[in-house]
Amino acid sequence: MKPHRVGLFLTVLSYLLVAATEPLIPNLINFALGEGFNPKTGAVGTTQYSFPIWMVPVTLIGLFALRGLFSFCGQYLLNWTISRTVMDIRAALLQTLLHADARVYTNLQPATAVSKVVSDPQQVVGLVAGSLVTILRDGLPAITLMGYLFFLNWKLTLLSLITVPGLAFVVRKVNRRVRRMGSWAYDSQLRLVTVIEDVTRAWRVVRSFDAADHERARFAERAREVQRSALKTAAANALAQPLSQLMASVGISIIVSLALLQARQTGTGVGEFAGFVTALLLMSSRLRHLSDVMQPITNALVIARGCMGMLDLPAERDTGTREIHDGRGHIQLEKVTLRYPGANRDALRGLDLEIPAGRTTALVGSSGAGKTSVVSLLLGFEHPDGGRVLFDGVPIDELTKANLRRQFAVVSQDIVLFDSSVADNIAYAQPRDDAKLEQVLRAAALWDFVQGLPEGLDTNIGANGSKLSGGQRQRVAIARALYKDAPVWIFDEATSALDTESERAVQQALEQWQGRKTLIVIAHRLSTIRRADIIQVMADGQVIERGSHDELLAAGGTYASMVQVQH
Ligand SMILES: Nc1ncnc2c1ncn2[C@@H]1O[C@H](COP(=O)(O)OP(=O)(O)OP(=O)(O)O)[C@@H](O)[C@H]1O
Repeated sequence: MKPHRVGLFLTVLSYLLVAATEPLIPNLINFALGEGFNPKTGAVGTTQYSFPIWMVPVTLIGLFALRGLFSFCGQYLLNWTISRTVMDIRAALLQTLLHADARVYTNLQPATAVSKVVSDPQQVVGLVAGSLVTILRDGLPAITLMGYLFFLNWKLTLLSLITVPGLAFVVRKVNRRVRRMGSWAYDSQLRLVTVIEDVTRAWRVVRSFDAADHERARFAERAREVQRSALKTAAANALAQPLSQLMASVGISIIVSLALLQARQTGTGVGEFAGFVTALLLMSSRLRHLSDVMQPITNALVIARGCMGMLDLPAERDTGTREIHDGRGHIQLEKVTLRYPGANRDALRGLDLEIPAGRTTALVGSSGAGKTSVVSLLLGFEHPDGGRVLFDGVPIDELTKANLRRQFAVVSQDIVLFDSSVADNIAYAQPRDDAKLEQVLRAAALWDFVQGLPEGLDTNIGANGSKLSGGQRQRVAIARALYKDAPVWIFDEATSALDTESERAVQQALEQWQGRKTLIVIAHRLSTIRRADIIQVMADGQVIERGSHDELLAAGGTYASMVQVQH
């Protein structure tokens, strides 16, 4: 809330002003009654009142209007501060997500991230702000009452503080339990959220496996855990008040007994004693309200720890400073090794690979050979454990990440599209140019299809392109890659869902860029890559053969047998 401290200060001020008007009202009535019925005798024998009657409604209404205004301002400013703070926290969380290390995403469930970025900050700030209001409303009178108690009898008041350590002990114990139970409730809530994510994301699988009962049971089991943890948290919370009241009652009995004793010995009047006890009880009632603040603050802390934990996610290493402009796309991997965390073998084992600029290089090999890992390295999502990767002769870790990624346009195995129009998906994060859109759509053999759509380029394609066929989704992704004018295009199984005719059309269209772009094609369907300039055959994290289609066929090695199998 610090950046919005002015808002916070004005909120506090407004609440203080509301509180200040409070005693004015009984005071005013007291004055009006006192003075209003007691006329003074004027100089010439006429009766005179100290104020005219019309002043009563004017002052009273004025006072209430003022109070209403302060109260409105207080609430408005509080909500202004809350909403701004929530916005800031969300923005900070998003910023972390946008720059988190690629490996973070292996374990991060989208629904968890949604919950942490969208709902958690609102809850935390709401709970904290609510407590702030209670503190302002009940804390201030408690302080004045305390002052009054000191004024009446400072020795006894000081004595009353002996219960404070006991109270603190109880509160600490209870809080620790609330926090533990709260964390459990928070985590189980997130686990519940992921079931919903699965059910919506994988609805086809759920339906086709007739898995409604299975999902319902999974949900019920996690929901039960949420319910149990919520109940335990509530029980721990409910302990706080009776226990602290018990401690307070101990304190009050000690004080009352001591006060009685003192009164008997010194003969202090009953009036002073009654005054003291009344103020003490009033204060303890205010303090009881204050103890209610602990619960929301503890809950807020639990949630805050959950969502703010995201701020500590490891950020992507981006220490490079150099930039390449007008890159050609000459890539070298020198003795590169890569092992994923938790894996028991290297995904790439001393890989040497050269991809010449302006040519088409195909990467082939069995599943798990390491082809996609090469792409992850090139884009700087993964970092080699050994060896180095050069782009146009520059080690890629010397480049800024933004500049490195500007060199590549990738169509990956899993197509990701946005719930937006065809045009937005293709000109993603770039200015829209309709002529260029037409050019890339024609190249991706999609132009006729888009022309036939009800709103053409502006037609929405649904969540992750769900209104399109598998092949159409791939072609939109291809068009998106072509639209990004990068020196290197990477097609990782980019045409696997296309029929032979569309695939050929895409390949022919790509030929117009031949010599100007470096093309890396990964494909299992060997007919896709037979026209590639160089074919690199990978197995077990290494290149085992390289050459053109004809050369490799003639060599009669792994590639030749792969071709034979596919025929
Ligand atoms: N995030 C990861 N964590 C752990 N291991 C991984 C991870 N990604 C890939 N691997 C492992 O690394 C190896 C190489 O995977 P990679 O995806 O590069 O293979 P590929 O040749 O592209 O396979 P495919 O043709 O099936 O796409 C595999 O053994 C795989 O299990």
